[in-house]
Order: sequence, then C-alpha cells, then structure tokens
Amino acid sequence: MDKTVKALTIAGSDSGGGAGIQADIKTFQELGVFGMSAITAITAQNTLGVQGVYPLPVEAVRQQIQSIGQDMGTDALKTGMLFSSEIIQVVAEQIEHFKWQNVVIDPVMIAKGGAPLLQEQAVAALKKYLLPLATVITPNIPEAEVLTGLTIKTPEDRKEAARYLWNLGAAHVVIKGGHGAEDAEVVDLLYDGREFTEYKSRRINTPNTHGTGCTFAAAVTAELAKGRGVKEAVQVAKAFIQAAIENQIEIGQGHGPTNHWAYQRGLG
Ligand SMILES: Nc1ncnc2c1ncn2[C@@H]1O[C@H](COP(=O)(O)OP(=O)(O)O)[C@@H](O)[C@H]1O
Ligand SMILES: Cc1ncc(COP(=O)(O)OP(=O)(O)O)c(N)n1
Repeated sequence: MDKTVKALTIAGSDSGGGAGIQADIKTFQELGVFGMSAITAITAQNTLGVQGVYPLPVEAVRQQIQSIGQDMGTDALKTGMLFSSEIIQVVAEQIEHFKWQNVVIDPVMIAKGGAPLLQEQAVAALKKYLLPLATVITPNIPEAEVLTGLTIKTPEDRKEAARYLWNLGAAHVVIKGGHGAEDAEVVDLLYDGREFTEYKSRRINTPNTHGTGCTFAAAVTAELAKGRGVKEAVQVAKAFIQAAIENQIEIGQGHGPTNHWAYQRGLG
C-alpha cells in the first residue's frame, strides 16, 4: 500500500488550462496529493469560450481507469465533464469494480460560456448510475435545477434541492452558491441527510471565474484523499477557491482562470 496520498480525476481536458483535468491536477498538487487523470474528452478552449469538443472512445476511458486500478489505485476520485451516457456508465462500472470510496461527482453540464459539456440525454444516466456512488455531489445552482427539476431562487429552495439529491442516493450534497443572487456573499450549502451547513465568503466581483467548480470539487477530493471528513474537506475547499479567486491572475480577454497557487502560498 503506497504511503503517498493519491487522487484521480475523470474529466475533460481544457486546453486553456483553467478548468477540467488541468485545474484538478494543479489543485491536487497544491494540496500535497499525487494527481492522476483519465481523460473523457478533449476540448479546445480559451477564456472566450469553447471552440471544440471531442469525446474520446468509451474504450479509451475504460482503459485509462483500469490502468490506474490495476496498479496504484486511488484514495479518492472526482468526476467532471463526462459528456455521454456511455461514458457515465463505464465510469460507474469501473468505480464499482475497484470498490473505490471517496467519490466526488461534479455534475458538469455547461461551460461558463454556454457550451454544452454533457449531452441532455446523459442527465438521466448521471442520476441513475453515478449519483448513488457519490460521497459528495457538488452541483452549482443551474445544475441542481436540471438534476431536480426544481426552480432554485431562495435558501429554502436550495435546501429542498439538496434533500432531493440526497434522496437519489448521494451521501452528501453541496449546492454551490456562485450563481446565486446574493450580492455581498456567496453561500455554499452542505447537506448530509441530517443537517445543513453553510459556508459563506465575500463575493469577489471579477470575470475571472473559469473553472471555479472544477477547482472546488478537486480540493474536496484531495482533502477526502487525506482522510478528512466531508465537512472539513468542504471547509478547506472553500478557503482554497476563495484564495484562488481573490488573488487574480490576468490571462486572456474573457473569463480568466483562477489562481491555483494562491492558497498554498498564503495569499488567501
Ligand atoms: N464571485 C465569487 N466570489 C467568491 N466565491 C465564488 C464566486 N463565484 C463562485 N465562487 C465559489 O466558487 C465555487 C464554485 O461555485 P460556482 O461558481 O457556483 O460553481 P461552478 O463553477 O460549477 O458554476 C463555490 O465555492 C463558490 O462559493
Ligand atoms: C473540460 C472542462 N471541464 C469543465 C469545464 C467547466 O468549467 P467552467 O466553464 O469554468 O465552469 P465551472 O468549472 O466554473 O463550473 C470546462 N469549461 N471545461
């Protein structure tokens, strides 16, 4: 059994470096966790949007995951962009085959620029095959609305959505608040089937929020891999993403990436 803590990301590649497996691996590394990846799709992206989406063959996804499982294994894993029902089913099958725990499902559906990263018909597969395997699911508000069919406007709506997703089998649900209407603060809501926990931070007024959800979920994954409980993992992830957004790096002409090294260098 390796002594080095490991985490696996099963997600898409973002050529722009701010989201997807690039954001995940950077986050794992900054949190002292050895990062591994199984790529589901190649995307041509920059800060202005998504210029191309090229899903990999299902067999290529399966083989990448099996290569990890047949040698080093992993202490935690996250899923990001999965694109199709076929890829979702293979990913779920491999997670069950290797009996992996500490599974973070970031239900990536649409890029900030509006490009679809999950086929509409794949939402049902995500709910059926992956959600029941989730230690934590981390939808943003629009993603929670798609997964539940609910309209989420108020704090009570967020609680109802969290309960709905918990009842679908996720052990913990985080409804992220970045798309919320609050001006002064951003509230992420964690539900564990019994109680709600709010994680509040000052809302940073910036266009540079490309990959915030990926980065947040990757930080949760890294902390679970280290053996932290979900509440503590989410607390670290909240601080990590706050530092990453606050300490802006100016890259590109559109929605720039966050600063993945800010947290570790005490810039938070
Ligand atoms: N402008 C912001 N200021 C501070 N935190 C933010 C801001 N936007 C998003 N966040 C935080 O980033 C994380 C991702 O949230 P969100 O943007 O809602 O998800 P996604 O990136 O998947 O759309 C959450 O922890 C959220 O609180
Ligand atoms: C390959 C890939 N995966 C995920 C995303 C989503 O990133 P973004 O558009 O910034 O949205 P959040 O990660 O902030 O929800 C992507 N663009 N590309």
